[in-house]
Amino acid sequence: MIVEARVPLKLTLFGEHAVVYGKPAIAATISEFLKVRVSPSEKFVVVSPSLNLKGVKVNLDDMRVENEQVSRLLNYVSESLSAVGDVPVKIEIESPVEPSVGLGTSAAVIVGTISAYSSFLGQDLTPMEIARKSHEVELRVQGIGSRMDTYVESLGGIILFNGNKEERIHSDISFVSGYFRRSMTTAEMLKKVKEFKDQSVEVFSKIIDSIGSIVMEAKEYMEENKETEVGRLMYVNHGLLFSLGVTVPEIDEAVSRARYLGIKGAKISGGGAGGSVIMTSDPASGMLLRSFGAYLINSRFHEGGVTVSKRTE
Ligand SMILES: Nc1ncnc2c1ncn2[C@@H]1O[C@H](COP(=O)(O)OP(=O)(O)O)[C@@H](O)[C@H]1O
Ligand SMILES: C[C@@](O)(CCOP(=O)(O)O)CC(=O)O
Ligand SMILES: [Mg+2]
Repeated sequence: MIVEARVPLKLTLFGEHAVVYGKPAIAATISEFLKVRVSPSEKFVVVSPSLNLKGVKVNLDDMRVENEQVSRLLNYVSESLSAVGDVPVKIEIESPVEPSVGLGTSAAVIVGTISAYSSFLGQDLTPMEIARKSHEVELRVQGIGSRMDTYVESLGGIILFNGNKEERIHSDISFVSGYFRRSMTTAEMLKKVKEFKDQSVEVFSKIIDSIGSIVMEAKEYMEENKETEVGRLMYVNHGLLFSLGVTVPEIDEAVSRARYLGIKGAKISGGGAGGSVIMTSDPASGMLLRSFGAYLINSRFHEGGVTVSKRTE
């Protein structure tokens, strides 16, 4: 039997990083899917063509790869497997984007592995059970993080995370987004933001309080389809993320040019240090992103969360 989980990636519309410290955030699943296939195997084998190693250290006697990079890269997968069972299987991961691009690939690997492996073992987990288990795994691997990515990719749709509540939002506003290569992973960016907080608690609190207010205002505008107002708040949110030190010069320039060209809104999406940029739909949005070297993705909202299918070999 082969079990395949199909997980929608996500855009963070507002509130990344602040959500880690209890502030609200809005995330949405999009029409880009990471797939995780589980099949019978004598031992645990992971196949992930989109993962790449920077430099290798190989024991030529048995051609074993000997670097800690591999275990760190596969941590999300291995911790997901351990959270479900210990029956050896083959895991194949097929991603539409490179790893670590601010689109919730870390969460998708977790949600997909837990969904496919638990189903392979005959455990029928609900989307909320998958979300809870996945958040626990992402937190265990990263040491810090919110439930936003794992929950939105398990449950699907546009979701406002506010305290311990999740509220679905309906909006006809559409966005254009693309991703740039990153210099750091989200886990590393989370540690950087925590250092900022530890150094300037008061300033940090005022910044994330402002982001929290932006999110709640943006939620109303999203539901009223007031694109101009949503866009204005995107620029403000981006500016506050700049102040936290999570943006990079070329992306700040792209966002600033977007504003200059009259594009209603633009901001980074996700952990930062490069990664994804989201803009309100405008004929110039795609061209601007491409001119800065971004890889455009299908940002059309996708209503559903993770789905699982089974087939005999
Ligand atoms: N296709 C993949 N196969 C295996 N692991 C992956 C894959 N994509 C992402 N990952 C894991 O997730 C990590 C990236 O997490 P993160 O920086 O949070 O990216 P994102 O912002 O896309 O969620 C990678 O370093 C790797 O450990
Ligand atoms: C920065 C953060 O708010 C979102 C991270 O998104 P991503 O892993 O870069 O797709 C972290 C979190 O919410 O756990
Ligand atoms: Mg991530």
